[in-house]
Amino acid sequence: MSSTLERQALTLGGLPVGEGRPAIIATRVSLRGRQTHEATSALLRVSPAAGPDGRSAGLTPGVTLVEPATAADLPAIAAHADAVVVGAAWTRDIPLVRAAAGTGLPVVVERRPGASLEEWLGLADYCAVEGDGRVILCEGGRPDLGLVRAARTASGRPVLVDVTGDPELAAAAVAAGADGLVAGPEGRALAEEAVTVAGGLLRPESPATLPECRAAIDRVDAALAALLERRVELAGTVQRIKPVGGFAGRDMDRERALVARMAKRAPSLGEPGLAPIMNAVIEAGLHLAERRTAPLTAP
Ligand SMILES: O=C(O)C(=O)C[C@]1(C(=O)O)C=C[C@@H](O)C=C1
Repeated sequence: MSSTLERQALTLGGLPVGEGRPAIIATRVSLRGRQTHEATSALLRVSPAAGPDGRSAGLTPGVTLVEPATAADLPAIAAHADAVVVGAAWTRDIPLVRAAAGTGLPVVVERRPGASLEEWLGLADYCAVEGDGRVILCEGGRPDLGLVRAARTASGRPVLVDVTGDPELAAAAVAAGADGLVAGPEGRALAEEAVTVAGGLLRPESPATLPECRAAIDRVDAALAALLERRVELAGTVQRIKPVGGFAGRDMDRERALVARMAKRAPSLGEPGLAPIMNAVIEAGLHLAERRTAPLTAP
């Protein structure tokens, strides 16, 4: 098992993986099940319309991971993909694993269903030795998010979670510490939302530059906005339930108590800092509730 505990970040097609914000991987292409090598070439063909960077026209823009069917696919993958995938279905095909690791690309090592942490990390170490050391782990299928955490801690290698089969798991994967999500084109919007909102809420960041700081603030604000939206809806429901709702039924003891509770989670602001913020939030909710219940006036 790996004993490398230092965090190892790397880049996939220019996208940093393993530091800060979780990366979103657009596409995992599998060449398994294709009938002929010609089909493989067609998929990975560089068309005359491809950009100056020579990206393959057959692949979705963005970072692309490609799983070979056979060793014959590897030259085309090495030419056009951002990383080669050692697929969960054939992690015990050592000659193919070795050839994939030798392409010179970063290697994405998937966990065989049922494989132990030791087996998974052992295969990753093998790929690192057979390749140039750039190895990323990937948990997919019905992902075991506890194992994702354990793999990150024990190996120091970045860990992706493939949520293509269940994009609703994206937020849970971000919460579990995934360094990236493989989402597929259909799951991309959910993955972006998870990285922004769940990331803003649960993943502390240490940005160093002004743009990085602002991007991190944008994620925190996204989480705040989602919570404010939920809060005004709940406060609106309370106004309908209370015998006297709205500004007329204002309960200052309740407001002071909630500010005091919040101050335990926001000690830097404390009660003096939080009180005016929560007063504004509460009043915005009350105004909205009154607007929503106001009878329509004739034009
Ligand atoms: O808890 C209530 O009684 C509410 O009406 C909700 C709420 C709030 O938004 O949290 C709003 C007004 C009250 O003064 C106290 C709290």
